[in-house]
Amino acid sequence: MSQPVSVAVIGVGLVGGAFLRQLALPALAPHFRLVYLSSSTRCIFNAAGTQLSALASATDAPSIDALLTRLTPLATTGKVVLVDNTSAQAVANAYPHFLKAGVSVVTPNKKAFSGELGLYKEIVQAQTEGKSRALGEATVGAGLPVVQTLKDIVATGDKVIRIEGVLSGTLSYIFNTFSPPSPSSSSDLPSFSQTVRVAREKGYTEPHPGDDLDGSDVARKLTILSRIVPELADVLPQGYASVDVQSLVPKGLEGCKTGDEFLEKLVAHDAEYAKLREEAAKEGMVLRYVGVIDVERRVVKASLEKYPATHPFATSLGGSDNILSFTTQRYSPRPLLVQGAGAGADVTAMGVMGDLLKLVG
Ligand SMILES: NC(=O)C1=CN([C@@H]2O[C@H](COP(=O)(O)OP(=O)(O)OC[C@H]3O[C@@H](n4cnc5c(N)ncnc54)[C@H](OP(=O)(O)O)[C@@H]3O)[C@@H](O)[C@H]2O)C=CC1
Ligand SMILES: N[C@@H](CC=O)C(=O)O
Ligand code: NA
Repeated sequence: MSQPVSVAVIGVGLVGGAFLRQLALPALAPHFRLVYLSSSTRCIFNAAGTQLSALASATDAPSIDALLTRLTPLATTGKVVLVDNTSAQAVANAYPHFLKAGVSVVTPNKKAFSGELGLYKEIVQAQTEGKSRALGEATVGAGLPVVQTLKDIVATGDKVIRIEGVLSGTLSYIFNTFSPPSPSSSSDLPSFSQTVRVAREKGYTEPHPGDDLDGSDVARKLTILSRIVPELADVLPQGYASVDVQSLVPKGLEGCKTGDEFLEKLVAHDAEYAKLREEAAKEGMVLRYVGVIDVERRVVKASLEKYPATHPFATSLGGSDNILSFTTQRYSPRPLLVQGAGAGADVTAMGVMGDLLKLVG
């Protein structure tokens, strides 16, 4: 067997914890050496190997610069991968430095690939300069094969015409539950705030659920996909902030600092959402939050739409399912479809682990 790959893990929350459990599986563990672990407050480094139980008693404060200094010499003698399981912009901003030092990056964190075009281009450039790669399959559709599928479509000379679908596990769960195609009675249906609360408990939401409800998480995913399509490479200079997006956050709740405060205040707006649901139901429709990338029109947008209760977005989605439809020159008129759970710790960790496995060997 070749030398184990050194793995540095930042973020040991929901996804990070599930990732570490997969890394410890007997079939996988021999290929890797865990050399670094960090939460937002503490970290531990040991080039000979460490484990999660050691982090609780660690006393060092995390520092990206110190980590870069420690990983750089390891990358001159073997493979080193940084696994960023945070949603921190500060960690994302450092990817180019790690990549230039020969350290590959694997992440479910959307920030680096969906922000300012400058950072994205630096990341692309840094990979071509060294032996390192940056992979983010879990940034769109969690463990579903979305990012690699689109890269393969492009790399094999096909032309993308349109990508559309339900790209948020949280918003999928919320509307599949809140606005089902055939409710037994409207009095059995849950309130909007209660549905959001359960989505958070199930581990589908971003650390702050407002980032799902304001559409920015979907906008980030649309940006990540758009940048893979050559015709749209520069269409979103400010990244997700350039996407035409409909926010579902009620006025007055935009500034909530914590997820808890957000959920408490959301209750006061339940009647507004119930009205939207009723109006749709009267027309035989359901509510679904969808994203669209129209390549020819150079349109990238995300919005809450009404669909007939018989439409596949109404009947075939359950739980946190994402569905993505790729219409291309080859896959036309019948599109290539990818569907399945699009959020949750275990399926997201699978996307991260799958990327890490691409770097072994
Ligand atoms: N949940 C899901 O279904 C999916 C999540 N993702 C992405 O996965 C990532 C992680 O999500 P999730 O696990 O749910 O989030 P959590 O909030 O559960 O975990 C985040 C972890 O990151 C740590 N952290 C935060 N900021 C820093 C920092 N600056 N330096 C070091 N560590 C930091 C936190 O430390 P501490 O414990 O000290 O707060 C915590 O360990 C996010 O980018 C999210 O968008 C992607 C696809 C699906
Ligand atoms: N909060 C996100 C998690 C995955 O990216 C979602 O709900 O889709
Ligand atoms: Na994916």
